[in-house]
Amino acid sequence: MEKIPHLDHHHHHHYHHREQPVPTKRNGRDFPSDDGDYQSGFGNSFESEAISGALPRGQNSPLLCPYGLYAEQLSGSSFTSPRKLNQRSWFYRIKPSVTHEPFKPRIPSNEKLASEFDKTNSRTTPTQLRWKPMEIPDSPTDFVDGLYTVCGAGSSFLRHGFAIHMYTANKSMDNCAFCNADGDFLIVPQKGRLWITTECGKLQVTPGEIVVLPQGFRFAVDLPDGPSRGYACEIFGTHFQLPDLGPIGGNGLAAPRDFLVPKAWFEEASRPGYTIIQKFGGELFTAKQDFSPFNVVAWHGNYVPYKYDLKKFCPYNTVLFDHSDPSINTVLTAPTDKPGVALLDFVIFPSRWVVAEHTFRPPYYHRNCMSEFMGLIYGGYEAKADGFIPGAASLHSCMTPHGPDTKTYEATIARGNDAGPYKITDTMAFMFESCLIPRICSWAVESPLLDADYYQCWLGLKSHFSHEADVKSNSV
Ligand SMILES: O=C(O)Cc1cc(O)ccc1O
Ligand SMILES: [Fe+2]
Repeated sequence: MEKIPHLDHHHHHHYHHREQPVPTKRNGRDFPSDDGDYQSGFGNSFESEAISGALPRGQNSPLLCPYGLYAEQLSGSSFTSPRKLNQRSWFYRIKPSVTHEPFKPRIPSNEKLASEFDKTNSRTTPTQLRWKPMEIPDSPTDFVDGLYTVCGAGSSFLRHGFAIHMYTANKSMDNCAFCNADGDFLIVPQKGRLWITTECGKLQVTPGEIVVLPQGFRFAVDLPDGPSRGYACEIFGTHFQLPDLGPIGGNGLAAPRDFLVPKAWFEEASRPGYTIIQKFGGELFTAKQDFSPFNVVAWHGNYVPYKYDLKKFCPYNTVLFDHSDPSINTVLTAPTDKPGVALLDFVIFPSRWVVAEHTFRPPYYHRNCMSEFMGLIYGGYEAKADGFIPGAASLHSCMTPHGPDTKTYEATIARGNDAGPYKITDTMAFMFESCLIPRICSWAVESPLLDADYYQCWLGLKSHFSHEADVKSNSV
């Protein structure tokens, strides 16, 4: 009879610090600090083992797994999804996830979370909205307590829709893990690093990077820098893809190899009173267990958490005249069933050269059938001279007029036709754009952070109209 090997030796993982090492020791957990500490690629079939030989070869469910591990599958798509959309991973873990006490409503709950949007929890308005950055609280607040929904559409129950959240927090999650049963999170930290432990391993996410935590993954967020703030969008019923590149060709925008996926990491020690916090239908539930959910010794599959450094994005844009539609800067897109119509596009406005001739270079004045939520990670935004600072947010819903503020317009015209090429530097704005029309959570409409004077930034735009043909035009 085959002998079952046992967990009889300790696991030591050595990370290689090529440049200056960052402090990565905390609670005995060391976090990866450079790209080589991850696997790379988008949509790959990945595999990783923290102890060699822990991953079964040739099959997923051996009668007895190596080292006495349990096999467990996490399905991120229906079993029968077509191959190109089919996502699942296999975990080989010390105890299966099911080994816990019953889920109970969490007390206190988080009343500011929503996964369905209707008249009971949200309002609708076509007006332009802008929120000042939320202050980071003084009272101890972890990532789960500090998460609040700003707006959204559709329903997690019906597997179609999205929610936009923000978070402010100042302390690491303690003896608990979060699991979002409703959808995939795309998190955009604006202040403070996130040390995220997942069932696949650990990720260090710095402002300027993003992280995607797909539906169902258990994860814990540590805040090594303390005060932290950021944005998160959540999508129901689909996953992010890389956009097609069309005539751009085989390269450009976000490159698959720049997406980084963790390597297997596990903890074995018993953890009395450990809590799983499950977000289910926008409500929080907790279940107790006596071990860490980060007990996956080896895994393989294509359903994975990943991070991406926005500075690696290779922008394509106008090289002669006119302003491109912002879709040219799409990092990731979550599709609907309609071709080219996104449930959620994640678009960025990175540092870039601006060279267009005889062109109004900032974003054009616009009304859009899609709805646009924007945030700013650092620097300034091309269309807003004032008021839109890092940590702020704006929402221009379906067909709501928007565009450069008066100061930006006047400065652009004053600069005239001879501006020449210049570089917009040290900036990273982004947009979550959806074909669904968001409702705004009641608290966000009533919030003192809502900038009641936002509309005034456009009121100074005055008529330059004259019946004399072409007085000021500098078009060709
Ligand atoms: O500022 C915005 O509203 C986003 C945006 C940017 C851009 O370059 C063109 C169109 C657009 O909606
Ligand atoms: Fe727009």
